[in-house]
Amino acid sequence: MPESATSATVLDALIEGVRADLAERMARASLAEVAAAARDAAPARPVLERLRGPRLGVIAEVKRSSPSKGALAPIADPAALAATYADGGAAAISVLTEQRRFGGSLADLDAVRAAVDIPVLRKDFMIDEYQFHEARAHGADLVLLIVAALTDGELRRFHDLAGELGMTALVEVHDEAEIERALAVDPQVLGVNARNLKTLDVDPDAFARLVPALPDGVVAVAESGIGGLSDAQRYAAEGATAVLVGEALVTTGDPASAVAELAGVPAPGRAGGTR
Ligand SMILES: O=P(O)(O)OC[C@@H](O)[C@@H](O)c1c[nH]c2ccccc12
Repeated sequence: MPESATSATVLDALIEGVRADLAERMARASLAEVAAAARDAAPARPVLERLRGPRLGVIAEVKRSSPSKGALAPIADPAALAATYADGGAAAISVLTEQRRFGGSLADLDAVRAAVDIPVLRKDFMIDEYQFHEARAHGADLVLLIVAALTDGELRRFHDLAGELGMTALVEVHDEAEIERALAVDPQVLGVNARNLKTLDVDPDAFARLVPALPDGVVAVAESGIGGLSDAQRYAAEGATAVLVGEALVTTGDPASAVAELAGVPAPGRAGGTR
């Protein structure tokens, strides 16, 4: 929008790569073929009841690398890592499928979905209808909608499409203006990313600042930069229903225990919220 129209951001560069990779996949399989595969896929798993509860929902991420940190972990067997997360009590698994900067793939999504029975998030930069059918065809139960990467019209259209395909949308915001735009689609799951995807700067206070603007009953997810128990406890106290954690889990030697520790944090919910 105005900002990206005048100077290219990190997010713009990421999306350019995503578009190029998408064009290659589109040349291999038509939208009609991918949509048919989505219709044939096993139904999406319910998400909301997994994330809500008296304790913090942990969305544990399979993440090999990132633009901000570079290589994090090789993760030769994403299915085994996901199963370990599930054993630790994860509420859901996030699989980064972006290839160029995050080292992920749709094959990772397939492998993880087959290895666990909790819901799986396709974490990518979703910018085209094709990717939603593709996500469902590869088993995604949840998809990410990054408000900063979408126009209001796209956000509406993609949020509807995710729902039509039986998937839940995690609508991601970073600031007040984005929350306003997100609320227009009446999201059930709202993520506050502490990281600004345009600059990659992390603002650990973003969640606390935005919490008062979140509607009652929404599943509020705190995302990025959660290093361990004390960060998770702080977000829970501020009103988070769930946390999304990547780096801290892929770099620890004992991911099951790390998930279990976070999943044990009481989540009283937002003050005045109706959970
Ligand atoms: O590795 P971290 O700091 O725990 O962050 C995980 C997750 O929040 C992060 O991967 C993320 C949040 N939103 C995104 C959008 C695109 C790519 C990645 C992300």
